[in-house]
Amino acid sequence: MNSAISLNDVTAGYEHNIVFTRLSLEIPVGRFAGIVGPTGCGKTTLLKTILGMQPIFSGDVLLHGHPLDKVRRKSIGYVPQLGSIDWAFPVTVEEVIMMGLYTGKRVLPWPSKGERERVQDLAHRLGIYEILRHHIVNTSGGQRQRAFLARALINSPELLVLDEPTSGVDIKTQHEVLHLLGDINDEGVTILLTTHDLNAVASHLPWVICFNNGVVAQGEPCDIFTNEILTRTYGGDIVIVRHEGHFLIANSRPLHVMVDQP
Ligand SMILES: Nc1ncnc2c1ncn2[C@@H]1O[C@H](COP(=O)(O)OP(=O)(O)OP(=O)(O)O)[C@@H](O)[C@H]1O
Repeated sequence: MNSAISLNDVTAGYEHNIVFTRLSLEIPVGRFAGIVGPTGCGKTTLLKTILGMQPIFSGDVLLHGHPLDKVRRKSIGYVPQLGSIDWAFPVTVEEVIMMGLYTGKRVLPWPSKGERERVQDLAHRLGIYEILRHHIVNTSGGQRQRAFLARALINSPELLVLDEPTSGVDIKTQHEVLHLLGDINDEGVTILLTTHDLNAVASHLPWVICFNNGVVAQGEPCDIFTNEILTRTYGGDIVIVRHEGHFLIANSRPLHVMVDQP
């Protein structure tokens, strides 16, 4: 198996907070996988560890068989959680996409004609061509996701890592983003994303990793979306309704809503 990502016995986290211990995980080249798990279980920390944005305490991480310091930065595209971005920064959609070019050594301090054309092609493909000159602050959540996706794709990466790429957008946009990612994966790009949405996102992915400070289980959604595995991942009792190959996953605990009595 050719691995796009290999974690071998990795212990990582923060100074006073080890998030996972002796984690081993292989993501083969060409896989389209989603990581699911409760808030604070370490999904973002795992992505940052894979990308070398997070120091590791022990173990090693290899991308396409190479240690992180030997990996060509342009071979990896990363879309961070958009909630962590300062939208007041005065940039246009086009400038956001071009920022993807400024990794590693550059011969020119400005984009070449070919790079500009590539920005325009990507913007066409992602449906944001008409808003290339708009200030990013004046765009919708779905348009921002696409702008950052274009930024991550500008160097034609072999590996695309996305932190919650479908959060904060409506279900139609979620579906469109997933569809786009499916097309990009069909072109040979390995994709690893995180999501909180089991029903509209994770259940449509070819491969899902249930995570809670470590890998609880992984596989195709139809195999791993079981009451037992989801309860081990999330705690509490989970109900799964299956109908003609579709899932509906819910928490079985009744929701107590406080209603003011007249
Ligand atoms: N900079 C930091 N310093 C110390 N601890 C941190 C830091 N960032 C995150 N943590 C802690 O590390 C743990 C894992 O956080 P992480 O953000 O990886 O979880 P997550 O699964 O991505 O959560 P969410 O689904 O809410 O985005 C949490 O306990 C969190 O409080």
